[in-house]
Amino acid sequence: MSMTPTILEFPPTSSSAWRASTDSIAVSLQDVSKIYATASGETINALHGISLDIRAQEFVSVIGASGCGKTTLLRIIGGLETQYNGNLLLTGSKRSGPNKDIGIVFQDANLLPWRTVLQNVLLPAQVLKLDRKQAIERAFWLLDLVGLKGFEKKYPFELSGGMRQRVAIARALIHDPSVLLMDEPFGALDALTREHMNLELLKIWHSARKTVFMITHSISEAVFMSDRVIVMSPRPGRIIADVTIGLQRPRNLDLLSEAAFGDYTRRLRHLLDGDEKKPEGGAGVVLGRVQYD
Ligand SMILES: Nc1ncnc2c1ncn2[C@@H]1O[C@H](COP(=O)(O)OP(=O)(O)OP(=O)(O)O)[C@@H](O)[C@H]1O
Repeated sequence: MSMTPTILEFPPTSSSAWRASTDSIAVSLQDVSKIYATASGETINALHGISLDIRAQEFVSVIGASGCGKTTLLRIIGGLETQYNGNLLLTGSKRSGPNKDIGIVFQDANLLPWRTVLQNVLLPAQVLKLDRKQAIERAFWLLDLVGLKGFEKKYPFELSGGMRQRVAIARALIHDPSVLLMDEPFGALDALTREHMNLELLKIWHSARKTVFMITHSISEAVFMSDRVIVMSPRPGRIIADVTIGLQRPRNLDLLSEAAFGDYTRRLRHLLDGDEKKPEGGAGVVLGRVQYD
């Protein structure tokens, strides 16, 4: 089987005002592989030969079967996993270990129950010893941005799941990182709240101008949110496709019923299922230029 990922490029249709990504590379993974050694002496080949460039301010999602190494990849980018082969470059410099220029949101908001919303958001600023007055100002701005103005003094138990996750997003952005990593951030939410959070996150992404790398199990969420969707093979995780999503921005929920949206989700599902066929008679049959290996 070819190791080169399928590249699908579609004509860019984004309006210039919403074209967030720049030409500079924010995150570069070069031939990254990861083998876990378990306590029983068994080895687990989690990732193999991952090479990926993410442009500054780009929104990139990754999809793949359970256990294919998505979280491992995110942990490597986030500096939480330092034992791996290959290179990680963040804004051009080789990195290993925790990085202040990254914010991470996990599936569970993990708020400290004894701290208020404001105090939770301020936690990384305290750990990083940032100027308190500026951090408080920024926390208020972020809580406004995530739609939680007026909730500063509430405690986590007084919030819904979606609100708690919005606090987690504000907390991840308090130190103004340029890269936001999200591991199934809305996986625990009901479908309606999830759609709402998708819209909120797009607004936040646009206002805060971050590079976003998001893991999701939802193909439609990946298409709706992203500039590109990375498709991974089952373990050991490899990149099998890198699909540019050329849908107009700004995006709203009407997009979900558009034909082009359905075409993307169908194609990604086929790639995940491994039944993407090479078109007979050359490339370019669906939605513009399509290049197959
Ligand atoms: N600390 C660890 N020690 C040993 N094996 C691990 C460790 N962490 C992950 N693995 C294994 O590595 C593989 C990839 O795990 P990972 O969590 O990255 O996958 P994933 O794609 O994020 O899965 P999911 O979609 O279910 O969250 C899995 O087989 C998992 O069991």
